[in-house]
Amino acid sequence: MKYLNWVLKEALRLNPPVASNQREAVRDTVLPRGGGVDGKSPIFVVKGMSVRYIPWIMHRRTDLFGKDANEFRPERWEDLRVTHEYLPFNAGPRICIGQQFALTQMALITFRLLQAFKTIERRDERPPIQKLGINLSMLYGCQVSATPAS
Ligand code: HEM
Repeated sequence: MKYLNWVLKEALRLNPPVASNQREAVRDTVLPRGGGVDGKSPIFVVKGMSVRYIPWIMHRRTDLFGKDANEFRPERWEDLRVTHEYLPFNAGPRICIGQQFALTQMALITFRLLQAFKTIERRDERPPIQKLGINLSMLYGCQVSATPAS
């Protein structure tokens, strides 16, 4: 169960279904970092301005997730502690209210697939290209063949 949870977290890190998001400032405010040549200075955000952030990119930052940030490595979650650098369900007052339900469903479905099939293999010669918009999808879908366990 521990490893399955790591797999789900890692899948949501590299494939965040809400890949891009944005917020509009309801008052003048200052973001503590992100400005200046080195990105370490504060940024002034005037009331009404939209700020877009892209979890797909944030989740692949080597300074936050290590040199192997682009690799699928569930074991990284053994000692990885994250806050706002990991946002598959967003954060703050409008955080996804279905987060725990979604994670439970994902765990159950993965578990049942592993029970029901002895192999699940990719069946597409084309490269697995991600289509990045507000939501993330696979450009050519996800074609697999599955062999029943018995
Ligand atoms: C892997 C599955 C899911 C992901 C990645 C996900 C992601 C998100 C994200 C990123 C937001 C914030 C949107 C924003 O404010 O910009 C959100 C909001 C929300 N999600 Fe999910 N979600 C998932 C599953 C679910 C499920 C299963 C439910 C309901 C059963 C659900 C219900 C909601 C609701 C009602 C909100 C709006 C919350 C609010 O604005 O106060 N989500 N979700």
